[in-house]
Amino acid sequence: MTLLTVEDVSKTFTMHLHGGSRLPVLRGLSLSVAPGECVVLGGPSGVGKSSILKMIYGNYLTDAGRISVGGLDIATASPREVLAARRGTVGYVSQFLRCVPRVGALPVVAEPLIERGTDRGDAEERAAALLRRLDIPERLWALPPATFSGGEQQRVNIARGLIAGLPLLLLDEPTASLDVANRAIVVGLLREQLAAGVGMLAIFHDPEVREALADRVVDVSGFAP
Ligand SMILES: Nc1ncnc2c1ncn2[C@@H]1O[C@H](COP(=O)(O)OP(=O)(O)OP(=O)(O)O)[C@@H](O)[C@H]1O
Repeated sequence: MTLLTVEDVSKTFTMHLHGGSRLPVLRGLSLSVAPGECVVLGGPSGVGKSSILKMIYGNYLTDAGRISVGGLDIATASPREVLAARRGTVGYVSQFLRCVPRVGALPVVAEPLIERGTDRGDAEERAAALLRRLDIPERLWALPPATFSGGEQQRVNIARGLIAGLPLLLLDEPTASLDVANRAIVVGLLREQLAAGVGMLAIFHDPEVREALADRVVDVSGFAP
């Protein structure tokens, strides 16, 4: 069984503010991710790695092809179906944390669980356990993450991405701002998720993180137009 199947996907950006000029980025992209598998997207800067994650998460449209996430074709799904896939199947840890201003780190991390119907007390307990595991000092938990250091924000973002226990995770450089100790914590956490059957499609520039987690690397330059 595959969790994620990308078949023959193409993407061209059209710059409406620049006379409609067109920037072809990907052609004929195909890949798949099975449960418990970590597939890493490789290739030089600008080749389209982040754009692939954004298409799978439904943030960017695709021009052609199919993207099956747990059986749903994201490329043709309605916005409502995309939101349902995000609630039940696919999580996304972007490079930078974007969240509601003035909400503390603990409720920010607990929110995805509360949205899925978990009661606030239980959700905040799970959030606390994750924040502790990720070494975010307890004195920060009530504070909004906007003022946190880059590495602290990144760990809050990871906690928020992992808390719901979704079967498929899209990871865009989740360890880029972390020191060695925190990187090791995150790698340990992701390994546990893989062992529990979570599938991952990831961008890891750090060769040690790749070595520790990747089952396969897909070179995206093979799909340049
Ligand atoms: N929303 C957008 N509008 C226009 N062009 C875009 C958009 N998003 C990405 N691009 C362009 O698509 C190309 C691929 O970008 P993308 O961020 O996917 O590359 P990447 O492989 O992830 O790069 P990096 O490793 O530097 O993060 C780039 O040339 C970028 O300028």
